[in-house]
Order: sequence, then structure tokens, then C-alpha cells
Amino acid sequence: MTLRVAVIGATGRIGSEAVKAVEAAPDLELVAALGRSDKLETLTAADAQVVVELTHPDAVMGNLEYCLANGLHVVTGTTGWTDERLATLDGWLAAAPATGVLIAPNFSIGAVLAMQFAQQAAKYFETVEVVELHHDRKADAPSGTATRTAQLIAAARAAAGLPRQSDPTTHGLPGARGADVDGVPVHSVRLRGLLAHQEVLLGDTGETLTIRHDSLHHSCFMPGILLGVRKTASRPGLTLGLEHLLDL
Ligand SMILES: NC(=O)C1=CN([C@@H]2O[C@H](COP(=O)(O)OP(=O)(O)OC[C@H]3O[C@@H](n4cnc5c(N)ncnc54)[C@H](OP(=O)(O)O)[C@@H]3O)[C@@H](O)[C@H]2O)C=CC1
Ligand SMILES: O=C(O)C1=N[C@H](C(=O)O)C[C@H](O)C1
Repeated sequence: MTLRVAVIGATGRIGSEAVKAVEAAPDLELVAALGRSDKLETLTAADAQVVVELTHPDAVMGNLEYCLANGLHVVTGTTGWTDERLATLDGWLAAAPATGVLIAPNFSIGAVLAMQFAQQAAKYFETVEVVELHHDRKADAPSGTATRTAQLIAAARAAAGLPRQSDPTTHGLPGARGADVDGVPVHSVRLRGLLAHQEVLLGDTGETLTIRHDSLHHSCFMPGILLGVRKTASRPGLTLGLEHLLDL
């Protein structure tokens, strides 16, 4: 049976690729492709079952509220998630218990693996920092991937009983040490010509380990999006991270 799929953010960099990927999938039918000015009612009028949401941190909450109020499953890669936003989403999901939502900070398999490797390595190195590098049109910093990576690293360190990293800096300019995400410094570079890249730098006495991932084209996100579309309708509630859908 084909799944009826809609894309919100269809004119965007990743959304336009998602439209093509859904159209090319034999088991999926693209029933709506919404840009910024299209009404969300189009989704219900088109009888969509799964909505792929790839817009902007300012738009994602309104889009999810509408989808959950109308029993539409959602796969979103939009960034800007905070604990407060996740709590709000939990409330909407409680009122729509049959509905599934996948939030994937990154849909690329390489990025998901890099996050897992960083999490695995975290307890063996006393110091760790994250550097993320993106194109110069990106609205959010740090990136959703870097934020999630730092959270996973911090949780792994805490579980292993490691203390928060100390910072010896006593003199410097504001921001020079990056953003503090759960005690992990995260540095954001924005540069024309780049797409999405990340390095996790881990260091201890006499050695360093660098875990680097590069997204070179938006096509790298498509297998993850399609996997999410196929699985989320049968996973009620919130799935946070593509890793839960992969056999890792
Ligand atoms: N999880 C993942 O693997 C990935 C996630 N992303 C994330 O996806 C999101 C979109 O990225 P990207 O495609 O580069 O962004 P773009 O700016 O290229 O596209 C955004 C899309 O959303 C629409 N949009 C923007 N602002 C609003 C708004 N306030 N209300 C309604 N619609 C809006 C745009 O419409 P219009 O064209 O009219 O402006 C456009 O269709 C970002 O949060 C990004 O971080 C990106 C790549 C991978
Ligand atoms: O804006 C982007 O381009 C990307 N956004 C996501 C993020 O913030 O982590 C995923 C990927 O890095 C591309």
C-alpha cells in the first residue's frame, strides 16, 4: 500500500530534495508540497498520512501543532529544539496517542554514526570540543546536530562519573570559547561554499582523536528521510534521533 506523503518547506534547500526523493519512491505518493505561503489546511485536504517538515525554527512548532491536532504523522529535521519545545510537543502527543513524530537532528547515516562514535569515545578523554561548519545561510547556531552531539557526549561523561570539563581561560573575548552545551564547548563556523560538516575533537595526555563528518550534497539526507517516512506511521509517540530506526 502506498503512503500518502506531504512536504512542508518544499521550496527550501533540503525540502526541494525531499520532494524529488518522495516522488521517486515507488511506495510513496507525494500528495502536497507546501511553501511558506501555503495554508496548512492543504495537508488535510490532500489526505496526507505522513508530513515531512523541513522549514525553520520559527515555523516548526505551528506546523507540528496543526499536524498533531489532525492526526498526521510527522518526520521533521528542522532545528531549534529546546527542552521547553519538547515538553510542549509531549503535551500535543499526549492528546494524539496514535500519532508518530520523528525528530532527526541529522538524517545522514554518516552523521548519525559520527554522533554514536563520539558518544562511545567520550568517557575515555578528559577534554572534548565540537566544531560545526555550515553554509552562510544557516539561521541557527549551534547546529541541531552539534547540540545533540554535545548532549550525548555530556550524558556519556556523566554516566561514567567524569566531572564537567574545567576551562582555564582567565583572559579572552566573549564567545572565544564557543557555546556551552551541557558543559561541552561548541564552535560554529559559517562559510559560503560549505554545506554541513562537523568535527568532534577529543584529547587526553599525549593523544587526540578527531571524528569528522562531511555532508557534501543534500542527497545524503534522503535515505534517512525516506526511512523515517516509512517507519514513523507505525511508531506512535516521539522518536528522537534517526539511530532508533537503524540497525546499529
Ligand atoms: N535534520 C537534517 O538532516 C537536516 C536539517 N536541516 C534543517 O532543515 C531546516 C531547513 O533548512 P534549509 O532547507 O537549508 O532552509 P531553507 O531556508 O532553504 O528552506 C526553508 C523552507 O521553509 C520555508 N520557511 C522558512 N521560514 C518559514 C516560516 N517562518 N514559515 C513557514 N515556512 C518557512 C521556506 O520558504 P521560502 O522559500 O518561501 O522562504 C523554505 O521552503 C533548517 O532548520 C535546517 O537546519 C537541513 C538539512 C538537513
Ligand atoms: O542547516 C543545515 O544545512 C543543516 N542543519 C542540520 C543541523 O543543524 O544540524 C543538519 C545538517 O547539519 C544540515
